[in-house]
Amino acid sequence: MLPLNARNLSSLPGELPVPAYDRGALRTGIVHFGVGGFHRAHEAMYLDRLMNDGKALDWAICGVGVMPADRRMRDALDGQDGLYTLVVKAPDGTLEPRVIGSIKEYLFAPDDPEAVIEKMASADVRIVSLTVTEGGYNFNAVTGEFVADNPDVQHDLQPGNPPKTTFGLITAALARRRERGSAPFTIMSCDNIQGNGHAARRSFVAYANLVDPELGAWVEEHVAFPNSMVDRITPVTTDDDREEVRKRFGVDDAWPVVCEPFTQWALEDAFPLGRPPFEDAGVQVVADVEPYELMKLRLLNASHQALCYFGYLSGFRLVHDVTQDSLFADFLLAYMDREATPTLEPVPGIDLDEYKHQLIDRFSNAQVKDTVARLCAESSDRIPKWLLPVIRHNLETGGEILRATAVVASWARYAEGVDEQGQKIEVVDRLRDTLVATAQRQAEDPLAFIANRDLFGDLIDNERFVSTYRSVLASLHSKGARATLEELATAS
Ligand SMILES: NC(=O)c1ccc[n+]([C@@H]2O[C@H](COP(=O)([O-])OP(=O)(O)OC[C@H]3O[C@@H](n4cnc5c(N)ncnc54)[C@H](O)[C@@H]3O)[C@@H](O)[C@H]2O)c1
Ligand SMILES: O=P(O)(O)OC[C@@H](O)[C@@H](O)[C@H](O)[C@H](O)CO
Repeated sequence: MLPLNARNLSSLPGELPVPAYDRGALRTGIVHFGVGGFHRAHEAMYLDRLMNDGKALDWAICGVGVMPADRRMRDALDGQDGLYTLVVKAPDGTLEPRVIGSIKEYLFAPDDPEAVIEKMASADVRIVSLTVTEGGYNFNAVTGEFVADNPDVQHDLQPGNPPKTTFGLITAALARRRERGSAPFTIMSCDNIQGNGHAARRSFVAYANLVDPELGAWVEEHVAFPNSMVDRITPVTTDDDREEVRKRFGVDDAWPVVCEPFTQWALEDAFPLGRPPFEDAGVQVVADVEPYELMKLRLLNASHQALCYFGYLSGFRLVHDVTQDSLFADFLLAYMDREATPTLEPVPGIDLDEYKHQLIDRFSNAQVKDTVARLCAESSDRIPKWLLPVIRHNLETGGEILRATAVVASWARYAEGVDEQGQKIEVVDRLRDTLVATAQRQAEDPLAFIANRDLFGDLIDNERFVSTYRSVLASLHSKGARATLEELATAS
């Protein structure tokens, strides 16, 4: 068994392609925060593609982790000289593996924040990219306002404290570049947030204003925040994935990544200091990303939420098992056709009908083994951003809201923390305690869960929404998830 590292690259089996470029000659041009599964299946993969064509050799990645749990990623990547195996899994069982080499270095911020700041202040770095999850932007889901009283933000704002948040670290580097008279890097969000560039701009400008209003004005005026739509289903790596890489390729990889064959990236071209020639690797560089974003968030991501709570409560644990059941696939298609699609603009070059059926096929890929639990996690960061805008739009236009509202009710039922067999549900959410406590009160007060205005805004004041919500929640309690879906299937 060969440990994966730079020394062993030339000894790996031929069926496992390795970087064809000289990694020693790469220069770091991108600092990336949030090196998880997705970044390694997506941006790092696109750069590796370019590098294999002899391009983007001065755009290697320096990964950064800010969360305590990222120590594991630092150890894994350091032990492997930044290399890892990406295994693309087609529904027919075909595997396409590749060792990715575009991550040149990794810094664990809690150990040495100064090294992270200085790396970003260096002239070679022209892009700082982010996959720090929806919650990582620290704004109120309803008002969009930056949450200044977040204790970590407050820590970073105290003069003299070494920064520990993405905001503190990146803003310190921007301030340093400004002092040195060098132009700022571009901040490229790759998270699933509508207008992710706009959202990043709002949060970073708000934070910089709290540090120093002049710095805030400079960030607002000079830093570019391109919007993007990113897509590739990437589940959490399991021990079985590690074992498969060992068995199939004879390689010991501490943290491989598994993903589906589909990949898409629509990116706004706003990079004052330049960018890699992403279009040569299949990225769609477009003038307006919004139609792509709305399509993806309201069809794909909101459908993920539409299947996960109903799916979990019906006893499923793997995503493909849910969507291979026609009751669920039909529910998703009905939500997409009748509620989400009417809120979308036409998307250049995309046939929406084909896109929606392709989504069901992608969800049904049994090789990827995406888990329902991954989709149920951190719902309070997802439902308000992906699903509630569909409900609000349809309430305003007189459109249908039954299925999207049923998804909210299914979340409320799931958040009670006990399933239909009386077994405990492990609710994973930064607002877990509040969510579970309010959900557990809904037997006496059916509106308790949606009374949280930080998540649901004024939806509780809307009669049509409330009466629909009440009746689906009552059905979930009296008949269960599957029977409720069966009833929804016959709704006209
Ligand atoms: N997994 C997918 O299928 C997928 C597809 C498209 C987009 N994305 C986007 O990528 C994000 C990450 O997904 P992933 O699958 O890589 O998850 P992951 O759990 O593997 O990695 C998440 C990374 O973000 C970091 N992070 C979390 N909260 C943070 C915070 N507050 N500040 C700074 N860093 C923080 C974590 O420490 C970790 O390094 C998603 O939330 C989504 O926005 C994921
Ligand atoms: O990763 P999140 O938290 O943005 O959302 C969960 C999933 O919906 C998401 O990861 C999808 O798999 C992904 O967006 C597909 O491109």
